[in-house]
Amino acid sequence: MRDAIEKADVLIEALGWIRRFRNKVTVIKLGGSVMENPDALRHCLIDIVFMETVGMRPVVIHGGGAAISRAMAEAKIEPHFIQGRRYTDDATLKIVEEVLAGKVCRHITQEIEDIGGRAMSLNLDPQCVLFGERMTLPGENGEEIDLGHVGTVTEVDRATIENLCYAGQVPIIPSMCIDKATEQKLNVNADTAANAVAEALGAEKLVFLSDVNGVRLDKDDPNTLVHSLNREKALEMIKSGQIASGMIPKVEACLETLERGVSKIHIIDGRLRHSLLLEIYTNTGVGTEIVL
Ligand SMILES: Nc1ncnc2c1ncn2[C@@H]1O[C@H](COP(=O)(O)OP(=O)(O)O)[C@@H](O)[C@H]1O
Ligand SMILES: CC(=O)N[C@@H](CCC(=O)OP(=O)(O)O)C(=O)O
Repeated sequence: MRDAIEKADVLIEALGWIRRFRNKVTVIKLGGSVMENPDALRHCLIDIVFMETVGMRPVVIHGGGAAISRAMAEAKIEPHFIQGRRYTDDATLKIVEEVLAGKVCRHITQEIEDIGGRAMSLNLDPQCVLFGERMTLPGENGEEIDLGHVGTVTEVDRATIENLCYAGQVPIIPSMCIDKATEQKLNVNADTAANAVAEALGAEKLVFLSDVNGVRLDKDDPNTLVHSLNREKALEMIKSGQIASGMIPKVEACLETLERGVSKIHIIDGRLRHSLLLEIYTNTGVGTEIVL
C-alpha cells in the first residue's frame, strides 16, 4: 500500500509542471547518436508519448548523422565535414534522403505508434514543412566555402505542424528542406533545423537529446558538466576549443534562438532513462541550460 501511495505522490508532484506546459509546444531534437541505441530511443519516445498524453504538444526534429555516415561507407563514399556540416554532393544527397526522410523518420513514427501514441512523418514527400535556401560558410580569408546541397531553413509551415499537435499527433520532422526557388531538396544540420522550428512555433521549450550529459568543460569528462551556460562563456569555450565538433553548431544555434524569443533551451543526455521527463517535471532539471 505504501508503494502505491508514494506513486500517487509522484503523480501529484508533477501536477504543477503538467499544468504549466499544458497546450504549450516543446520542440525535441533527437540526435543521431541517441538513435544508435535502440533502448535509449525507445525510452525517449515513451517520454514523448507521455507528454502528448498529458496535454503537452511535443514536436520532434531528428538527425541521423551516424546512420548517414554508415550508409555512405557502404556506398564507398568518404564523408567530409566542414565546420560540423556534411559536404553534400548528388550521391550524398540521395543517401541523406533515403536515410533521414526514409528510414529514420518512418522508424520513429512506427515506434511511437507501437508504444500506443500517434505520430505523423513530415518527410518531404508528400508533406514538407521546412523550406529554405542553399548556404555557404565563411572561409578564413573572407571567401565563401561551398557545401554542395546544404541548406538553411528560412520558412516553416507552422499551420501544418500545429494542426497535427491539436489533433493529438506528434509531428516527426527530418532535417531536410526544400528550396522554394529551385524545388531542390537540401540537407540541413538537425540542430539548426530544430532551432528554426522552435523559433517559428514560439515554443515554450527546446530540448536537445544528445549522447553526452550536456556541455562539459572537458568534453571527455562527464564530471565537468556546466549546468548553466551563458553567451560569454559559450563563445569563450568555442574559441578555446573546449566546445568542439557537433557541439559548435548546436550551441551557436541555441544562442541565436534565445535572442529570437524561445525562453528555455536545454541539452540533455538522451541515454539517461527518462531524462526528458526529469528535465520537464523536476525543479532542478538535468543537463545544460543555455542562457543569454
Ligand atoms: N564541450 C563539450 N561538451 C560535450 N560534448 C562535446 C563538447 N565538445 C564537443 N562535444 C561533442 O559533441 C557531441 C554531441 O554533438 P553531435 O555530435 O552533434 O551529436 P548529436 O547531434 O547526436 O547530439 C558529443 O558526442 C561530444 O563528442
Ligand atoms: C548539413 C549536415 O551536416 N546535415 C546533417 C544532417 C543530420 C544531422 O544533423 O544529424 P545529427 O543530429 O545526428 O548530427 C548530416 O548530414 O549529418
